[in-house]
Amino acid sequence: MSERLSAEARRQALGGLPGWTDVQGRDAIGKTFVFKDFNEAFGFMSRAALVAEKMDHHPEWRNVYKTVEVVLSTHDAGGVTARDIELAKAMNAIAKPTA
Ligand SMILES: C[C@H](O)[C@H](O)[C@H]1CNC2=NC(N)=NC(=O)C2=N1
Repeated sequence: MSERLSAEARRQALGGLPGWTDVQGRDAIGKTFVFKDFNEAFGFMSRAALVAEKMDHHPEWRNVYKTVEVVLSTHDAGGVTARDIELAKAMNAIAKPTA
């Protein structure tokens, strides 16, 4: 099982993760993704869901039209671990337009 990242490891990891920040009031990281429309937003969620299921590591998220708010935390560890960083990286890659 993953262990919570040290403050320094976490700061370093967030430095390489555009858009991700500490969530206020709890041990978690978050990002708000804004897409062109609902189709793009839900496409992102579908692809991210497949990655999450494969990792057995699942996001807390909320979708309103073209916006997807994501919060990542490792519940089993009570905080942010390498698994959250890994999923955050995958989400950034999925959200990035390839064209
Ligand atoms: C039993 C199962 O492996 C665990 O409950 C997994 C599933 N997905 C999970 N997702 C997240 N974000 N944190 C967890 O601790 C977690 N635990």
